[in-house]
Amino acid sequence: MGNVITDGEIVVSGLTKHYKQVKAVDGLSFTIQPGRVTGFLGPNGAGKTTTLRMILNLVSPTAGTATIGGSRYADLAEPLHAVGAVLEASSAHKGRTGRNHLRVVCAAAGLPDSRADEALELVGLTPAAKRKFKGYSLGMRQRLGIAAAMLGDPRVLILDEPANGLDPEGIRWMRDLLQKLAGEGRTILVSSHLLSEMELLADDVVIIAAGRLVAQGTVAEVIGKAGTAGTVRVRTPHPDTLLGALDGIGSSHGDDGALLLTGVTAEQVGDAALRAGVAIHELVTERPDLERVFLDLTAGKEAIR
Ligand SMILES: Nc1ncnc2c1ncn2[C@@H]1O[C@H](COP(=O)(O)OP(=O)(O)OP(=O)(O)O)[C@@H](O)[C@H]1O
Repeated sequence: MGNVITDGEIVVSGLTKHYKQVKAVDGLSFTIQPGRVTGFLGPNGAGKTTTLRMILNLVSPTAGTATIGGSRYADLAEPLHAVGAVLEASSAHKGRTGRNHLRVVCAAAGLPDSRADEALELVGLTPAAKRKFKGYSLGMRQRLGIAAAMLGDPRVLILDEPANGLDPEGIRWMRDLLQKLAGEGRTILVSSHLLSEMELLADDVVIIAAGRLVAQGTVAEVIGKAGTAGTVRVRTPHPDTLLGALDGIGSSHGDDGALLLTGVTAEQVGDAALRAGVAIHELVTERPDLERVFLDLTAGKEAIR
């Protein structure tokens, strides 16, 4: 008897995959919560796809385990209802319509035909249901892939690089869909090396580099923990006087001549300016974005392999 999952928590514990030449994944542990969109981030070759394939029992680990709702994928009683996944850009028979493609998948999986139309509706492809796959744009192909993954109404949805090739409107659409599915209590795990997109799409992030965990938490936590201090941007007609009043503070000049200060808060800069009698024309704290944090975190970790 297989196990029916009652919640969709994904637990990865000590997961390891060594190939002859490379430790693709190396003692990786993290937990993915239901009801949230989690971004799985890492530079090219970090081991994201290998990890997702191990979670889905498509690659066998050298060591460690991955479970979904407490069970290994291989032990799930109803894997189609437990987990939906899109690992590569979706492909279908070129001459087949989107709807027929989904119906073929339904038939193979023992699902009713009606699921095909429901899944098309979910991803906004109803108007293109009767068009042939060869005429689908990349964005429509991504949508069809997600529709196929959702046919079994799974608790967990795993998408490898789903935002690849989407335009800004497509990414907004993807965000809305993933947030909706997470709002229904599903677990959504989305890999990417495109961090600016993940900052839009994800509630939580797991960052890996060279097969190892680098950071995990909410987007805000990861930015905070990274210790990438914010930069204070200030413009004044008397920069030297201000710097003199801010003894020992790191500074550089921005493109437009503004001072960029690190290791100091905007309040401290304002107070120092008042004490020194220096006029301030602009004073802004620039929050580091996920992209910056990611580059700092993964730097020097053999990021590109
Ligand atoms: N079947 C395999 N045999 C040997 N090496 C492999 C195999 N699969 C992956 N690798 C290597 O393992 C490392 C991790 O690859 P993986 O595809 O998991 O990374 P990734 O983070 O998904 O990268 P990308 O964003 O480029 O897809 C890479 O160095 C890759 O070359």
